[in-house]
Amino acid sequence: MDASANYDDMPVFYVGHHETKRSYPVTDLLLLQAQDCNYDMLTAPITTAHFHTRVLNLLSAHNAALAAASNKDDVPLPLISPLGPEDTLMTPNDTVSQLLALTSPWIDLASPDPVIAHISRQVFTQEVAYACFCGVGNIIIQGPKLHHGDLSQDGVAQFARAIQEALSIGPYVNLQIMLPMVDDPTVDSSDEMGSLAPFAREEYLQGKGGKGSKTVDHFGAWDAWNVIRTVSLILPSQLPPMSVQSRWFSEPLRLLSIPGSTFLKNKKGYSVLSVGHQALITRYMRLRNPPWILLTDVGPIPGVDNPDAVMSMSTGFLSPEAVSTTPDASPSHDPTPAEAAQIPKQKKPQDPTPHLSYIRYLQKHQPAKTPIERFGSGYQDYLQSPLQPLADNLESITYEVFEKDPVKYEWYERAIEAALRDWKAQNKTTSSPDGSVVVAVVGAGRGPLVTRALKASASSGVKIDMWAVEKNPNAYVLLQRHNHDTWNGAVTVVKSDMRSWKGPHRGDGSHGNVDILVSELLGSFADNELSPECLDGVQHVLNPTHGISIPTSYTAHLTPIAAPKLHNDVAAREATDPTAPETPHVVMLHAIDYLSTLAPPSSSSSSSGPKSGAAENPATPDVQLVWEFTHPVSAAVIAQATLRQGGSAAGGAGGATGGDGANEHNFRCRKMSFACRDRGICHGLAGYFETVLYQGPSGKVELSTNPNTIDAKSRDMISWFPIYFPLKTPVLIPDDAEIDVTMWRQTDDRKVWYEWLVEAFVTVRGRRLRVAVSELHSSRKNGCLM
Ligand SMILES: C[S@@+](CC[C@H](N)C(=O)[O-])C[C@H]1O[C@@H](n2cnc3c(N)ncnc32)[C@H](O)[C@@H]1O
Repeated sequence: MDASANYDDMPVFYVGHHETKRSYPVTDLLLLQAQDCNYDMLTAPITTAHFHTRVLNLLSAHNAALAAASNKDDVPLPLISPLGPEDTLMTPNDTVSQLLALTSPWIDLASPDPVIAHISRQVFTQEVAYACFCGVGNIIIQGPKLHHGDLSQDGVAQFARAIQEALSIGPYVNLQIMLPMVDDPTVDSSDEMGSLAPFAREEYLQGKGGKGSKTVDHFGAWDAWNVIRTVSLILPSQLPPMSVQSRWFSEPLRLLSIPGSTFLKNKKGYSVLSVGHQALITRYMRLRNPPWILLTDVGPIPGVDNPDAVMSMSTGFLSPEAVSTTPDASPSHDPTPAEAAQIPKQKKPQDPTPHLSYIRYLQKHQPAKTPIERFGSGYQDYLQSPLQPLADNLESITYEVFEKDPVKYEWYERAIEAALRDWKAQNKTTSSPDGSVVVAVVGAGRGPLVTRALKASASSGVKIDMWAVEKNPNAYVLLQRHNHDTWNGAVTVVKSDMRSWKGPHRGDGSHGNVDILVSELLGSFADNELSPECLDGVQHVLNPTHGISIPTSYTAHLTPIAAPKLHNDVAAREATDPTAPETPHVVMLHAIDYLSTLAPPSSSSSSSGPKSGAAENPATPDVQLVWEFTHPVSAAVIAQATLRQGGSAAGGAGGATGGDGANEHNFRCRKMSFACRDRGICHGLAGYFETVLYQGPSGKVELSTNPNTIDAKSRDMISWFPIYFPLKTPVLIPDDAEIDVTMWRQTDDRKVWYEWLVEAFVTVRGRRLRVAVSELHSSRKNGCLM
């Protein structure tokens, strides 16, 4: 952890204690003992072993009746009588709300055998209803059994149906389905002693053509979740490939269950997690709503057999050897199973809750937040409407937020300084009567770029004639005050829309040109705050031979994403705003999964995840260039646009989407193809931008929000969050598919809007087949006003 890290910034871990076979009652006292140890919650089974035995006896009696019957249809399905006092230890009291109630893991709601499914449903419904009656707030449910004989994933829909029903029993309860990260048919705990699943009759276990697969399906468990859509995840000891981890990361996860078996023993015999697991926990704990951690089967609560025992609280302060991850103390190497076997057992564990202590230690040692994480805290995955600084007048507080950026203004200053140095070195003529380089910040806001231009002039030693143009009358007040108080009157402040500004006025009543036009009119998708339209409109003041625009160009970029949380939020907004699903939103993307990545094509086809357990970096998304704008535009293009204005015959027959077509040179359209290795759901498109502020002999200065280039071009820049183009109906993407995205920038001379369409293709026997297509989305009703 960074020494300067602020403890207030550190994530809070909520840690629970869970035993899959808790054999002792969860009493108020036990809960207090667990809290003394620094656990935040406990799991408790809803029903007892007595109830389990009662159900098994009922099943045997039914099977005996079937065997004895001449006509099986005459035997009624078994009925479980209501719970009795011996069937459950749970009771309504003050502490029940702090428990995570467990439904019986031995039922099989997904069983293809109707008798097993019928019994399981009854058990499940009675348990959920009783837990809700007692006031339980969270219920953990064993996920569906994914394999029955030859059948794979056959009963997931049955399971999902039962969950729906349970939600109607307890509308205020959180149901959390416990799932493994990957579907490994060779590891199936539901076939244990006492489980109902093995009682399923053979006749119901025959596959519908073909044997059920016995190979690991990395996305199989996610597939099941996709039908059920509420989840708790069990962290396996061998983490699956990063593509699977990233997929789960994008889902609204409530609980992360870490079984004791997932811990390793380090050289000194302490229980630790692999570097990969640590990285995964860190990733999750940086979410706005991080999941709770459930330590599973790490031994009983200390003192369970001794109510008078004095508990020591896990504080998270551990010795270096206690937390050393590996046998050789190297942080990048975990023990192989053979090495682990050689590690001497810890003789006498001093710490009664070593796993909890280790998790508390991790909590204390989370890496410090990056500037963007600190700045954006609370904004993760929160949808915001993009600003319209042209149509609206921004508030002072909005400018204040921009001005906190530690990078943007610094980079602008570098760009202006480089431009001034080159101007001087190249001996270019200037537009001012006294030879100063005329610099205008157009859209000056409260003036931070003006300050930077003045500094750039001082540091480069190039004299400038400084102008600040702003159309927001309120910001204009501050600009004038600034000029008086801090710029010593060195700036001429003009209140004007830049498009109608005539240029620097001279003593003789004429208007001169500007040598360097500085602007910051960029939105999250580069051109969505109408920088192209504004800069075209002010180009008439630019020095026609040497004039420079800072920025000189900008590009929009995008990539398809799975974003279930954003999709739900957009859908919820639709009730009050029908345009929400067709409105691009600014959002600090966090819990998302990139569907198309540039990682080497290994993971989903290989049978295991990263070998060493070492931290694997998330794959690089395939972020593609959509389009570009450069400034100044050619004089011929501006001349044609001017000709079209007013609708003369010489200006053509009008615009394709309305208006005269005067802004049609800013129309753009582009189709992109993204390769997707793993199946998933496309909920929308993530948009970014890059810009070249200046490029010349003195250097190139760029800004970027593109996740692939931001670190190289403008690390820690916080001014812009990405943009999200939602899909009304998510598009299901099969394995080894291609996503084609077509994007349009449309205009009718009065506004600009975007349109987008997503198609999914697979190639079968050499033919590219379209398997899904989204609607054509259009933000025309919510366009950016010119
Ligand atoms: C994104 S803010 C940038 C403000 C300031 N340059 C900064 O970097 O903090 C864009 C500014 O441009 C102004 N603006 C937008 N369109 C304009 C136009 N056509 N003419 C003049 N000002 C404009 C807005 O009012 C706003 O102050």
